[in-house]
Amino acid sequence: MSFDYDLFVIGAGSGGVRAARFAASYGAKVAVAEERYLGGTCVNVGCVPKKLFVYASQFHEEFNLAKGFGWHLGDIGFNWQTLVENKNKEIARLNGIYKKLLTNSGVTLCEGHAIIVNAHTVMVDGKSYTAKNILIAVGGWPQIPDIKGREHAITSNEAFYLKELPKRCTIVGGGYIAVEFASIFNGLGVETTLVYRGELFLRGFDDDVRNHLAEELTKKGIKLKFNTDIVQIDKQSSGTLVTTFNNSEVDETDLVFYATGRHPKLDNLGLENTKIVLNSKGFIDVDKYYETAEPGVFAIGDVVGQIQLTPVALAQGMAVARYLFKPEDYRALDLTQVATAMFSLPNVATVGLTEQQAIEKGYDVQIFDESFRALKLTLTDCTEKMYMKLIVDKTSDKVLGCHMVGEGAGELIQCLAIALKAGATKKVFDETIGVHPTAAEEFVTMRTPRD
Ligand SMILES: Cc1cc2nc3c(=O)[nH]c(=O)nc-3n(C[C@H](O)[C@H](O)[C@H](O)COP(=O)(O)OP(=O)(O)OC[C@H]3O[C@@H](n4cnc5c(N)ncnc54)[C@H](O)[C@@H]3O)c2cc1C
Ligand SMILES: NC(=O)c1ccc[n+]([C@@H]2O[C@H](COP(=O)([O-])OP(=O)(O)OC[C@H]3O[C@@H](n4cnc5c(N)ncnc54)[C@H](O)[C@@H]3O)[C@@H](O)[C@H]2O)c1
Repeated sequence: MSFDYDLFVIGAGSGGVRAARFAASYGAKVAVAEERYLGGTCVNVGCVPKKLFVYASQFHEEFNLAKGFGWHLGDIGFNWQTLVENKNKEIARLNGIYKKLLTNSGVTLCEGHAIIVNAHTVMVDGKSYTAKNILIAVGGWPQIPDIKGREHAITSNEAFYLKELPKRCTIVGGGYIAVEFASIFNGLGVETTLVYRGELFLRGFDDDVRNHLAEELTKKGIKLKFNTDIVQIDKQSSGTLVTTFNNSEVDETDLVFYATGRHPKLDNLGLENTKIVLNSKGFIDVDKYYETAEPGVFAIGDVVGQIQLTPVALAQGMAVARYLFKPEDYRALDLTQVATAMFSLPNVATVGLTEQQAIEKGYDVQIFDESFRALKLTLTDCTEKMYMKLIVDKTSDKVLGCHMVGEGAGELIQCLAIALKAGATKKVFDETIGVHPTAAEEFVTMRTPRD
């Protein structure tokens, strides 16, 4: 049977573009459908604009620190509209680059919403295309819980395009987006409250890291309200928002921002025309080759809900392209020891197991940790402390996990991830000569385990 394409990819985000380009480079005939924006979440309303906003929010603190080093600053001011306009220009430039990347690799771009008609047919805006294989890379979409007044709240999608910076902001959630945006808004001078329904935010991160970050964010003026949830939002005639909490407390704010997770974007995708099954969390179920229950239909990225990070979607995209079109180069993906960073101020970065996970897995753990004031702060009145922690298996001496809270943690963790992937022991860390004076050298100079 002949088909229009060897591979039809739905979604030109991180995973979809990578899979399409790799497949085309292996000689496959490839098409990609995209309904909204080239580059997907990461480029348009995720990693990239978020990091630009993080940079913007850091300057305020840097200006204050500069005084200790003899700098006198004149009037400082911040213009939100300039930041958003410049960010939009950069995103438009990246959209253009993504288009070129696809077309230069020989991939056909179909702009519009794709619906799967059957295991070998996709319809985009009324036009049908046949394909030997289909790859679903449609990503996710933010969700707001079903509370009264939810229509007055925004999500990260809208946060990148706010017309004005609010004076006060209440962020709901205890994950990456909530914590990153709390830092962004706080850094830009917004009175920021973070509301989280659990005991302590960042579930799944190391407990010492969670506690350390909570202390540092509080020192920076972010109001943390744990064990709290909003039950109702009322908009006042003045435009302000009144939030009622589950403990009956009431607060007033200018913006309510929900960062309560993302669900897979499956609406009107035509999954009912296939044998595809969803797992208990609503993500597409795939086997180890990312093939769904419908033979020839694959799924990668946020829509399979394994680890919702861009580099993971990229790696999955490459794995599928190799599996289908260059099997001799195929190697199974190893999603253990994936490093991750949260670009809060200060950053949190982590690779490997937390102390709690290592204990649960039955390791006899040794903990090395240190909390200290960075050299950069010694001429200033900033009391921020860095935190570094190593989890070591006493029996094999292998380093099981590295965790850090502090400036540059997001940059530093990548190299520690290589060490862990290579199976480094604590002895290897100890025998590595430090780089002085840096904060990073602490990772190779922690000698005495915690009691
Ligand atoms: C605010 C925020 C910050 C983030 N920061 C980071 C970070 O710092 N580091 C990191 O690693 N990850 C970060 N992430 C996560 C990262 O963006 C995602 O993991 C990644 O984009 C997932 O890639 P994907 O290919 O699965 O989907 P996406 O990038 O979401 O791409 C899916 C594409 O499919 C299109 N689409 C959907 N349905 C259809 C259809 N039926 N027809 C046609 N097209 C369709 C969408 O329009 C979209 O362009 C962040 C996410 C958010 C929301
Ligand atoms: N720096 C990064 O790498 C980065 C940054 C942003 C996002 N991301 C990715 O995007 C994903 C989505 O981010 P996110 O922060 O939206 O999700 P998340 O899953 O990290 O956090 C969601 C938070 O919302 C809470 N929550 C869920 N339902 C709720 C409800 N009904 N009421 C109150 N709270 C509720 C959860 O307890 C959790 O704390 C992340 O899991 C991450 O993989 C990564």
